[in-house]
Amino acid sequence: MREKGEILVEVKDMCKNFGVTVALNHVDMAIRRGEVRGLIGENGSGKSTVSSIIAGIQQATSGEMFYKGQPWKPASNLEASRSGIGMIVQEAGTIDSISVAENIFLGNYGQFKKGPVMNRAKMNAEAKKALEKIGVTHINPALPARMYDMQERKLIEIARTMYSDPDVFVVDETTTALSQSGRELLYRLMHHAAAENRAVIFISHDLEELMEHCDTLTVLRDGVIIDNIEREDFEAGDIKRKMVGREIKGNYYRVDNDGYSGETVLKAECITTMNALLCFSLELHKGEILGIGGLSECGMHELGKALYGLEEVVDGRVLLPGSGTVIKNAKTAFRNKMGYVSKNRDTESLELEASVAANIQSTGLDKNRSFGLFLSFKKEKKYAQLQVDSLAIKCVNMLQPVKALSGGNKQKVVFGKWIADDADILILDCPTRGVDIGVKAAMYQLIYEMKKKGKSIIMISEEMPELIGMSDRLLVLKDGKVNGEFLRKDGYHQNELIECMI
Ligand SMILES: Nc1ncnc2c1ncn2[C@@H]1O[C@H](COP(=O)(O)OP(=O)(O)OP(=O)(O)O)[C@@H](O)[C@H]1O
Repeated sequence: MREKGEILVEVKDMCKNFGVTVALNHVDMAIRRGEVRGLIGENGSGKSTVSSIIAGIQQATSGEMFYKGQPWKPASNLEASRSGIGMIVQEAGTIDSISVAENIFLGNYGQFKKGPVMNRAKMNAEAKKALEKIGVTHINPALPARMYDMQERKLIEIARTMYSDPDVFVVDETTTALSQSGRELLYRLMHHAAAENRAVIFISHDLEELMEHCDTLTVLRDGVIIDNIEREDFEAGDIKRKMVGREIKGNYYRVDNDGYSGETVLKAECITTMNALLCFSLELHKGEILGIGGLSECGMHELGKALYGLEEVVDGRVLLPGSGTVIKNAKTAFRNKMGYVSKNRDTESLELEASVAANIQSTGLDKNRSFGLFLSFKKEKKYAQLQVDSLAIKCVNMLQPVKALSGGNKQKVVFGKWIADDADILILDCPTRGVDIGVKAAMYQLIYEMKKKGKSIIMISEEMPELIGMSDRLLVLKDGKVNGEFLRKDGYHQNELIECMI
C-alpha cells in the first residue's frame, strides 16, 4: 500500500446546480499527494461535475476549494492546467481540423512563435517528444487529428495533459475509449504520477479496474458523497450497494442456452475495406446474439460500420439474403430495418443540440404517424417516454438537450433510440460504454428480449464478460480475420478468448 502525503486538493461544501438539477449537493473531498482516488457512482451522480470544477472547466454554484493550501478558483481549464491540474475529459477532447501538434499545445502556442510567425517544425518536434514521453510513437504530430481514430485521439489528449507533469491528473471515463494496450499505458502513467507524490482522480464504471488501481474510492449518489473507502476495505458487493442504495445481484447476464434459428438474415461475403478487413465473411442468424471481440485494432469496429453501410466496402458485399438487398449505405440499412449503435456516440449517434425526445424519436418517424400521414405528438411522446423510463435516463424532462446529459445517460439515449425502433437486425458497438452497472443489467435484458422476439443482434465489445455472458456465438478477431469461434452451447473460458486475441 502507498503512503499518502499532504492534502493537495480540497473541496469544501461544494454545490452545483444546473437550473433545477442539483448535480452536487454539499460535497467535501480531500485528495492527498501520492494517491490514486477513484470516483464511482451511477450515471449522473456528479463525478464529472466535481472533477471538472477542480480542473477549471466549469464553476461551482457555491462552496470552496483549496489547492496546495491556497484558495483555488480557476477561471478556465487553461488556468488550471498551467497551475498543474490536467484533465482527460470523457467526451472527445481534441479538435479534428487542427494538427496533432496544435492539439497538444492548444492555448500554449507562444513558445513556438517569433513575432507573428509560428515555428511549426519546432512545435512538431516538441509534440513528438510529448507523445514519446507517454510511450506513443506511431502518431504523426504534423497530421490533422481527424486522421486518427477515437483511441488515438485519446492518446493525443493524454500526451497533452502529461506534457507538463501535472500535480493532479484527472482521468474521466477514459479507459472505455482505449484498447487493452492503451489502458495499460494509462495505468502506468497514473501509478507513476502517484509514485512521484502527485495525485490522480480516476473515474470509471469498471469496478474491477477501480479496485485494482485505486488507493481510495469515493462513492457518489445523486450529487452526495456516500462514503470514502480505503483500499484494505474494498469489497465489491458493499461498493455496489453504496452506489445504488440497494442490493445488486451478481449475475445479470442471460442464463439460458436456447440457441437460434438456422435462417441467415445478414451475410458479409468476402468483404474488403480500405484499412481493416480483407475478404471477411460472416453469417448472422435469426434470433442470434453474435458477439464480436478482439483487441481494439483487430478490425471489429470497422466491421460494424461496414455491415451498416458506413464504411466503404471496396470488394465483396453485405447482403440481406431474404430480400437480396445489398447494403451499400446506411440509408439502405435503415430502410431494411437495421439499426446501429456507434462506439463514438457524440459524433456518430447523437444530435447533441436536439432534445432527448427528438433523438429517440428520430428513428421512429413512420411508426408515430396517425393515419399513416401526420406525426402524432401523443404517439411520439409515448414512444420516447418508454425508453426514458425503461433505461432510467436521468434528465429534467424529455425536452432537455442531450448535450446537458451525463456521458452514461447520453449512451442510454443512443441505445434507447434503436431499441424503440424495434429493428430486425441490430449492430451494437460497445453498447454499454460508460453505463453504470444497474442500467447495464437493463440493457442486457432488453437485448435478450429482442433475441427472444426473433431479432438478430451483433454485439461488438471489448468487455469479455459481457461477450461471454450474452453471445450465442462469439467470433474473436485478430488482424481483420476470425481467429477463433466459440459456441455458447459448448462452453468456453475467457483465457481461450485471450489466446485468440493476442
Ligand atoms: N451542462 C449541463 N446542463 C444541465 N445539466 C447538466 C450539465 N452537465 C451535467 N448536468 C447534470 O448534472 C448531473 C451530474 O452529471 P455528471 O456528468 O457529473 O454525472 P456523472 O456521474 O459524471 O455521470 P456519468 O457516469 O454518466 O458520466 C446529471 O444529472 C447531468 O444531467
